[in-house]
Amino acid sequence: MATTEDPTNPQLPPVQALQELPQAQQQLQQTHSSILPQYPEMIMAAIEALDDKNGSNKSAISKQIESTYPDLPAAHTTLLSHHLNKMKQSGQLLMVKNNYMKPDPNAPPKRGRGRPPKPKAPVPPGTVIGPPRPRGRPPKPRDPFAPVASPKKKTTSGSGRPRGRPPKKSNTEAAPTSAPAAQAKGVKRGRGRPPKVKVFIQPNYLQNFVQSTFNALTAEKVRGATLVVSGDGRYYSKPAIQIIIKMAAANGVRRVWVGQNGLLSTPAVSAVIRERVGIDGSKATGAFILTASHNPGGPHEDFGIKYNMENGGPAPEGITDKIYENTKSIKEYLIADLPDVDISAIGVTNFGGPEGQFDVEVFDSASDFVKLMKSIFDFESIRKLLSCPKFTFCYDALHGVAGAYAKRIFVEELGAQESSLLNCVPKEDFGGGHPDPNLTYAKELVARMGLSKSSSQVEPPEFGAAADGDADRNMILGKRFFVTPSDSVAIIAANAVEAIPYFSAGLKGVARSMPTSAALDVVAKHLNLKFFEVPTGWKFFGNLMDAGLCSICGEESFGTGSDHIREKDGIWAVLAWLSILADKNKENLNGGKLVTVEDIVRNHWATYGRHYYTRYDYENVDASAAKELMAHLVKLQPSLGEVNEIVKGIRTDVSKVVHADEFEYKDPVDGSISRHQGIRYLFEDGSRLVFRLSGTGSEGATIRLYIEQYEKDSSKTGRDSQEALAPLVEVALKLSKMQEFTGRSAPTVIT
Ligand SMILES: O=P(O)(O)OC[C@H]1O[C@H](O)[C@H](O)[C@@H](O)[C@@H]1O
Repeated sequence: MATTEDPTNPQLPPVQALQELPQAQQQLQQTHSSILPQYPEMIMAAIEALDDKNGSNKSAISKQIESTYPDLPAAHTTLLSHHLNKMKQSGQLLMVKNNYMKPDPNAPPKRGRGRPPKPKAPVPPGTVIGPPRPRGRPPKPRDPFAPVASPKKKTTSGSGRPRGRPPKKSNTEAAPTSAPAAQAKGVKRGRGRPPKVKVFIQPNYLQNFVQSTFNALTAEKVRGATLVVSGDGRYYSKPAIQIIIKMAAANGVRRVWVGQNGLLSTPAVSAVIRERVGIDGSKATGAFILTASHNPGGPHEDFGIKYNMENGGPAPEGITDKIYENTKSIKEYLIADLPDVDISAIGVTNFGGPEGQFDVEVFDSASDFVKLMKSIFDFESIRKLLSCPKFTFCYDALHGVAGAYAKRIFVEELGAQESSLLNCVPKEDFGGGHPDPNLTYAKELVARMGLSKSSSQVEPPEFGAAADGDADRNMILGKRFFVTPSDSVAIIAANAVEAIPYFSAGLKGVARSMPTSAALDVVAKHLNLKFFEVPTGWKFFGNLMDAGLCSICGEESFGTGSDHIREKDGIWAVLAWLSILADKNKENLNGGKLVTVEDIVRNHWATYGRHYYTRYDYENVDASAAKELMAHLVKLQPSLGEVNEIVKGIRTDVSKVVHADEFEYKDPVDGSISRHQGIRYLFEDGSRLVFRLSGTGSEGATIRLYIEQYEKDSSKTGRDSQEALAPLVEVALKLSKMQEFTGRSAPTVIT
């Protein structure tokens, strides 16, 4: 299957309108420079208005400015401190006992030349003071795209992981500087294939998005906050992390947490936000995740950035809308002139600045996630399964970030052989491959599992799985057997209470995206569980989970997860399957035949019936042709009589269409309504045809056609799915006039 995208990637404004950094940006200006006076002017006016003969302290000046100008930038306090400092240094202001005042014009001239000596400012307890700022012209902002120094290896204790509190690194002063991000015309926000690296590295492109994000957040989510910055390790992540760190410092963030080498999977970021407590008791309020999901990486490939909120899930539409609006009008961003941080070594780097401390903590990328997984699954029973010689296992990380977790979890914690790991060294270009876990791109695994023509004679492993670049997707395989993602989530839900300790008290509810097959619905009905059908996109599950309505959810697009975090979780899905296998095999690990992946799936079909399922993708179709096809299908919908006449004219052996609509979703938690989420034709026997335009296709439009047929008779659940679905496929193609509209006689990809 050839999908493209990362839908959670906000698209950024075109860069041609953005300016280069000026050579020496000396004056810090506020974002709303066109509306507000300059800071020095506002400060002088505030001191005058306060009119205190002993001068006024920073907080009084700040309040005075806030009461005069309601529309101050989010970085107001940083900007104020910076300018007060500068004005003090230049002699424009005097500081006496923490109070700022104008110098007395009648005071006798100072002896000697140059600027007056600095009065000593009291330092708050615990502040780490950096080296004195050098005299003269302030330093030039660094080249934001300068290559990062090659990482120095740090010696660690024998275990490979350093113990105890991470060491402190050097102290350096953090002085915010700013640079203009000239008027930029925004482009369509939202889902879509992320831009190429070459777009991202254009001057100010990344900075525009990052500052627009800071400006879209409420002040308490930025000022004094802890933020996570990391990603799937793709090309350009390292320079991007350095830029974001410096911008975070200038925007008043208190500390930044970075996974070692900048690596954190998307699910691990979610776990870190929700679970990690810093050495000083701090919790993160959000994260910049650098990834383009399952799209290729490298200098000529894709890059992406997304923001997650303090619940660990993707930013909601309200925030992404604001970010988008900001990217259109942003004129300036804040960046501190700090040295690069060595993100290869675990430890804390302290920077003292005008605002106090700013820290960057580099931490082990896997430990928080491993801890969370151990609290969910019974590692001991999985360990027994993996150490049973009859049970063979293979995991393919496709050179994505999952490799960093696979080694720790499957090998170190669960005792799998090192040789069971394929492509588990994260690479900036994913080894030149397409890190998308499906039958098309996970070639090596598919061959090893005996599912391709190039499979060798060697007996395939019992269980195989793969992940995408940022490790939130998964593909589950048995020996010569493919588990559809729709079946996978249904099977996990059906077995969770018995096999996974986290769910032992029962499931709160289950949910799937609309085009995902109804296999999960049948399980929900059987087990009397709350059930939700949401539009495509993981964010729709987040609300349900936050409200305690849903425990397990999944999508046909290789995403499965639970309420342990607010992202889909590729490694979690594998551990869920291993738990089910361990549970089903607990009596026969020492003798007898193993219950296989295929057995589990076939037994499931025998109990609940089978949803034959396939997806046809028509990629890079002319966008207007795709729209016309969709409009044609919508136009047909009101007259079911006419639809059924057409259907019967095509095939007499399919059942009757009983309902046709465009899927619309009312979020039961916040009441928001999402319309036009796909065209559905529902048949009397439970079959479905769904037509959707991909929100993530690369060029032109991608039409996705989902075809599903329910078979309850257990004697008929073993057929080949393409063969079983052939009549419905014919109806779908002719009813939609696929060839007429698109000129295509066959889909690009069949899953
Ligand atoms: O079908 P598309 O619009 O291309 O998107 C399919 C998928 O894209 C991403 O992986 C999202 O995280 C999923 O939630 C979504 O199901």
